[in-house]
Amino acid sequence: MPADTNILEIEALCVEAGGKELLHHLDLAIPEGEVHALLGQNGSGKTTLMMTIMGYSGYQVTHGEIRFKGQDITALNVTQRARLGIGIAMQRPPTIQGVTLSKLLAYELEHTRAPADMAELAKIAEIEPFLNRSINDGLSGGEIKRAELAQLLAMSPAFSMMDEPDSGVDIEALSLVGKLIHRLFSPDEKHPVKRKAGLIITHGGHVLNQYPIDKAHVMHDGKIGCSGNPAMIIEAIGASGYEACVRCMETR
Ligand SMILES: Nc1ncnc2c1ncn2[C@@H]1O[C@H](COP(=O)(O)OP(=O)(O)OP(=O)(O)O)[C@@H](O)[C@H]1O
Repeated sequence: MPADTNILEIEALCVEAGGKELLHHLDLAIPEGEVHALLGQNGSGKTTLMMTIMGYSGYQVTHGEIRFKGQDITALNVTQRARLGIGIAMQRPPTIQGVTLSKLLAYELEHTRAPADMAELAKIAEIEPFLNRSINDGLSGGEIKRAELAQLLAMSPAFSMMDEPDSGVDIEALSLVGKLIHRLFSPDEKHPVKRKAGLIITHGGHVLNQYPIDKAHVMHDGKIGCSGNPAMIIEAIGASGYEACVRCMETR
């Protein structure tokens, strides 16, 4: 694959859930080795887009195509997409009673041949205290973020998505989240040539202070209305909220 090939390409994507169209002819391209941010008002469709890329069954693609490394994956299920190298850290992952985090991480490490071991992973993600508890059972918001990132690190996917890794995280824990994100996207034995690619949903943009994001996209009403320099977009939103963004998108 040439160096500047897109790892992810989405074309004219329409998605329905609960009998309602939530994404409307959405286009997005993320080149190999780039990490992009997804911004937008509550309810603009960010999580819907991420869950659809991952292939969750509650989101029905009615039009358009999702391509990963040049392959049309629109009809593939979550497991097939995960095997191709797509991973996600969810905003509100479910509690799974009876399965411990250590058991899940051990399974992932064994099956993905990620360049990490359990003890090291537990130490760097600071998840030792809840390794032997059921997944997400009674974890605080910040602990859930660390557990989710540890799972992504254990899978070491070529393309990682994160839904608000910086929300509800205190200032000190933010720098830990930043460290884990750095490690996640760094080249490693499995992906030795260049850093890995990804997509991160963020509201406050804190993650931008932790990691050099290549490009930001602003979603509005189920579409990407604006894409560009992350710092400039965050500054514009900080100065005048999404109102100016929405006006700009709607007049184009
Ligand atoms: N299964 C569903 N059935 C009906 N509507 C849904 C369903 N899932 C999501 N929606 C609606 O789709 C819209 C987009 O939701 P989504 O969670 O993608 O937004 P978001 O941009 O991630 O929001 P937030 O920033 O608040 O997390 C919302 O209005 C939501 O209520």
